[in-house]
Amino acid sequence: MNNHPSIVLIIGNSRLHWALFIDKTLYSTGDTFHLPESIIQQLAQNPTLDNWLTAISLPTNLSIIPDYPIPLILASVVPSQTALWQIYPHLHIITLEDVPLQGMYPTLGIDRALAVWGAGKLLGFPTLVIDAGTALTFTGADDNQCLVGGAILPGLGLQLASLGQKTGQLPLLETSLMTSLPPRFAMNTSEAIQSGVIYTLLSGIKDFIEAWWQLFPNSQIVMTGGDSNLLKSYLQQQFPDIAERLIVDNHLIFQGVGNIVIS
Ligand SMILES: Nc1ncnc2c1ncn2[C@@H]1O[C@H](COP(=O)(O)OP(=O)(O)O)[C@@H](O)[C@H]1O
Ligand SMILES: CC(C)(COP(=O)(O)O)[C@@H](O)C(=O)NCCC(=O)O
Ligand SMILES: [K+]
Repeated sequence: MNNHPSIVLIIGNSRLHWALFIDKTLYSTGDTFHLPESIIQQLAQNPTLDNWLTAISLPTNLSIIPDYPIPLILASVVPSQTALWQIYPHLHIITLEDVPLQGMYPTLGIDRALAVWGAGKLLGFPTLVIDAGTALTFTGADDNQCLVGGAILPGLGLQLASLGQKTGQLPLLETSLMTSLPPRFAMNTSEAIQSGVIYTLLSGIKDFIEAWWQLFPNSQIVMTGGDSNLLKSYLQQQFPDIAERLIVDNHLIFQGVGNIVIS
């Protein structure tokens, strides 16, 4: 094969994560919100690269845009969203069976399996992935490329949203407005929420990392997901020794896909 494009779509609970592959090479990436059904129908009826690039605004400077139907490779942790794409004519849905990781349990999220596989292939096993998305997940694999397990908790945005939405007096804070660490003992509501959420999250992340290093002292640790840059910068301020050994890679899951599915 040469110069054959495919679109990869990872459906998360907040956003869609896109990649354009040319053969096995990751060519460009982007994120969008969940798309309206009308756009999905248009793409299904006219699945050319030109249409794809317009619909999801992926950057390219390809000299030749092929006009044949483009395969869509999809991995999703949102079944209602997966259902919308079933009408696409050249669809490959990635399942756990496509991931060569050993010892997976049947309900493991495909995003976690792909990310930890991608991390191991890119940086070596053992490896621990911290995915700071809607949920924040830890997913580890050992030297035998076998799942060790992990943990799931509400992510930064979800913690803030739950306080904003499930209380009578607390404002809904946006992560996009956060930059530096808040005062630990805060004297206003916004900073008090930030302090509570951020310092407990950072301590929790540190504790999981240290527990992982007790098991696998030389393991790489990779952080990915929408809040990874923000959390890395907070960790640099709060726990610089830990942050120094932490790699941020926002394309981890695509590394996993490129490695196993695209032939
Ligand atoms: N441009 C953006 N739009 C929306 N969320 C963003 C953006 N940039 C960073 N985020 C953060 O990304 C988090 C969601 O992470 P993401 O990896 O997109 O989730 P998922 O994979 O679960 O859909 C949110 O908590 C939010 O704080
Ligand atoms: C934990 C998750 C909700 C994370 O999803 P995300 O935050 O990336 O949208 C997803 O990986 C999932 O639904 N997992 C299934 C349960 C499990 O992994 O054990
Ligand atoms: K994710």
